Amino acid sequence: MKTYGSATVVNGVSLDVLDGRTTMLVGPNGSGKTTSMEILVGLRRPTSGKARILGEEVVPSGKHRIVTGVQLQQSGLPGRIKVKEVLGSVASLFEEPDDIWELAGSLGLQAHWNKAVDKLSGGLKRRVDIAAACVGRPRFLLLDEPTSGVDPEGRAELWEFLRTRARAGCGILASTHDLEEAEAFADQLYVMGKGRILLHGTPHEVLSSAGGDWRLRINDASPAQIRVIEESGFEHGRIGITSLVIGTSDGLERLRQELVQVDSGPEIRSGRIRLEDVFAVTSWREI
Ligand SMILES: Nc1ncnc2c1ncn2[C@@H]1O[C@H](COP(=O)(O)OP(=O)(O)OP(=O)(O)O)[C@@H](O)[C@H]1O
Repeated sequence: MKTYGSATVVNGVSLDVLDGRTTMLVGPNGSGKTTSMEILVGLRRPTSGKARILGEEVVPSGKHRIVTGVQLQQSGLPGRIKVKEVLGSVASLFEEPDDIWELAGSLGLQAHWNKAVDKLSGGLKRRVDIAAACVGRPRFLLLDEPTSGVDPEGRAELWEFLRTRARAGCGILASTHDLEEAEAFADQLYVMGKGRILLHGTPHEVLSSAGGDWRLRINDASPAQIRVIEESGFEHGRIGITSLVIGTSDGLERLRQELVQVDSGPEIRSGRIRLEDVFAVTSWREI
């Protein structure tokens, strides 16, 4: 648990990060992702409770730091240091560092080897932070929004790089706001809300928790359509002016036809259930 004054910002959070797996933490702004991850690696003290890495309790400046690679949301690198100097100086801290030139190659940084960090784009800076976190061949990698500021193509490359490290035995815990990448690249997911873990499992398990594999989204449904939805027996709720209905593809196709008959105006989108729908279901079930 972590409290600031009378505010409890993390409560009863237990995160298991498995060797060889990519574990992702998703949730709205302020849900406690960064706080939980920083407690896990000893950067913040919990008000109560304990964090362990490889069975050892995490204490500030403890032994866990040798096996842990960390990339934080705010890069702490001085702007005028060059990429090669960042990686070289981190490498000098370890007995058997990774090959930093190869690492730079895997992360698309060789072309920027001699550039100062403050001359790099936001996405490239993020890659330098990730490379620095990987130099010590960590057993455990903690990444706070590793793909923020990275373009879509770069995101996929970055996740492939990280998944390769995971396959080599590293345990990875990463937070993200990109629900598509969480669905696509996570081996297991934790969904956080208001400082608690709301859901946990493989992306498939988390998606299944919404109660159906298909969804309808109706933009600004008319009162007559809302009555049809309410009488349909399907789980449903509202997100702003959008009505969301969860069910099976056959059942929701029948409902879609009924809704069009009642009123052909409002736009209806149907498709496979996505994490954004699970978020919505979770929030209305909580109320
Ligand atoms: N030093 C602090 N003092 C007081 N409150 C804090 C402090 N650090 C974080 N908080 C509060 O703790 C809550 C959780 O913040 P946290 O940064 O862990 O959320 P998050 O899920 O990582 O958010 P984001 O997605 O925006 O990064 C927020 O309400 C935040 O305002």
